[in-house]
Amino acid sequence: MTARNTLIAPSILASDFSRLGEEVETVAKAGADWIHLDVMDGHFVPNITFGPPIIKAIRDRTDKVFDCHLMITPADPYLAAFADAGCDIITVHAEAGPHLHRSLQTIRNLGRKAGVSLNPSTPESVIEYVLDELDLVLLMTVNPGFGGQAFIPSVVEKVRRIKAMIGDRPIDIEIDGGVSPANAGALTAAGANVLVAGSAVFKGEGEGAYAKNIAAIRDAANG
Ligand SMILES: O=C(CO)[C@H](O)[C@H](O)COP(=O)(O)O
Repeated sequence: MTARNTLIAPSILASDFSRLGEEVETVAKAGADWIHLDVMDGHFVPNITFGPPIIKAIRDRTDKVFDCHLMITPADPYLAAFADAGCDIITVHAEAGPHLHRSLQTIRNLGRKAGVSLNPSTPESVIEYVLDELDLVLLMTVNPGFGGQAFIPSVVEKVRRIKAMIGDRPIDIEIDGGVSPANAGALTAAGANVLVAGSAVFKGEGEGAYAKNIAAIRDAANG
């Protein structure tokens, strides 16, 4: 069996927002590989979170990769602001439109890595003609908008299909929604190499608890 080296990206959506900077530092020290930032607009998804000023305010709390998941439409008018705020990876939704190829090119032209996210019901065929513009595919295993939802297992088959579709291209496959030690192994066996986790990481008190939670997901993923 090939050794896996899964990256864990805690979603700060599940953190204590009243101590956001501290939470980012704590989870980084606890072993997070990336920091996942869920940006919601109350339009593309039925919830509102935060935008570039908040991301900028926490950017100097860690040098970990800032992995920004935009659940907003339109996204294009805001891409430069998210790049300026310090996001290293910027992911837009295929369903958010209107011109996915243009959005991905814009992100790369800003010097950032470009990702596309697919909702659970969106078929993998939507990325067939943008594979060469992509650094990351983010597959939602819940309907986007809220943390703490139940994992949708039918997406595991989509992970397998996307892994086959991308072939040798250096494209990360990231999973988001209801990720826990119970499903991490199946996801990485299917081809995922980055796992986002919110409620499975931000539980218990502080660095020790978060480190234990991250290690449990990582062990299950790499097992
Ligand atoms: O994008 C998201 C919701 O739209 C969150 O990142 C995701 O749900 C993670 O939270 P949890 O691990 O608690 O499911």
